[in-house]
Amino acid sequence: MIVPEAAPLVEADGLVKHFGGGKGPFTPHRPPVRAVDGVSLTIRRGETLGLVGESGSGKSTLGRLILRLIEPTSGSVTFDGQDIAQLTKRELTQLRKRMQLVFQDPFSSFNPRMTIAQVLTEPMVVHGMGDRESRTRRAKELLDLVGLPSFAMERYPHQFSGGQAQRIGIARALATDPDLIVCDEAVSALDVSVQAQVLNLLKEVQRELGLSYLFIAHDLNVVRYISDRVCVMYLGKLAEVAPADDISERPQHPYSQALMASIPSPDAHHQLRTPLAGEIPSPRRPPSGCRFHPRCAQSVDGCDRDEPELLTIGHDGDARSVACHLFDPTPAR
Ligand SMILES: Nc1ncnc2c1ncn2[C@@H]1O[C@H](COP(=O)(O)OP(=O)(O)OP(=O)(O)O)[C@@H](O)[C@H]1O
Repeated sequence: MIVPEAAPLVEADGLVKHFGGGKGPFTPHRPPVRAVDGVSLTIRRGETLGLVGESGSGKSTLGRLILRLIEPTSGSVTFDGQDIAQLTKRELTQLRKRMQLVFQDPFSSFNPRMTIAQVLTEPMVVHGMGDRESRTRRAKELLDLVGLPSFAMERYPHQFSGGQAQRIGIARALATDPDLIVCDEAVSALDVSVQAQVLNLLKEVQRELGLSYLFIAHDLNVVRYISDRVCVMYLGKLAEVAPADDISERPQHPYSQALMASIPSPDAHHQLRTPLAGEIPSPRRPPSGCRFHPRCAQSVDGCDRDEPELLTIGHDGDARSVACHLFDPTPAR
């Protein structure tokens, strides 16, 4: 669905989020958790931007910063041309309607005592949309859009399977007619066959409504399937940003290569690369220089000293950005 020249919907610039740190009355000084440590990215209209990385790399924190569910330590987010930190409370409420979140576990985000009709109409009530009759009509349309029958309206969340519940979660996110949905590990808890159905549903909904997704997952296989472009995140920073096909076929950053090599594949070419070894270090004390260097099979002298910049080659739909000293930004002939 990528439209290379499509206008940006979201622009994050130099986002930083540090948690805690400092010295308490009874505790020695502790460095903060550098969950997100200088991330800039663009989500275009109608595109799916994937965000992949191991657990603890800062993906959910970045998603929450973009939705302004948490305040950044520094940096900014622009949504449809508006700096979201500058909005009044009223403007922010208006904006909330346009950006929604789909969680990993839909059950935990539903009130078990609400019928599905109430679950779906609640966001419309909160945002003052329509009257009772039109909200009920829209809830039925949303159920139809996500492939569930209208008799589901009178049932309760526990009467549905995990896949059906996630369809309801998607319908609820669509209730306010958003421009952006952040899907945070939205299919991770589902069986592989159900995962595929929910991913295809997300794609269909996007085709129909033209909305953008920030699709967060630790599973690169899932991310490359649904995304137009993929951001690979490691310890609070972006290691690589590239079109989804390039990430799977020609990953440039050693971390992206290791993630790809960790996916079982019939393609011998992928198996030649070294899969990921060791554990992700603590974001309280990230390694010096390139944060990936202690685990990198290709690290050279200097990788532990200088922090690599995210260098970009190409433009629009072809653009690829890589933060690695080994990356040659000269365009291939
Ligand atoms: N509210 C918080 N207070 C302190 N540390 C936090 C907080 N939220 C997240 N962190 C820490 O920030 C780091 C990044 O967490 P985050 O959840 O963003 O990573 P993630 O890539 O989404 O991983 P996962 O897939 O496990 O959720 C982790 O070390 C986490 O423990």
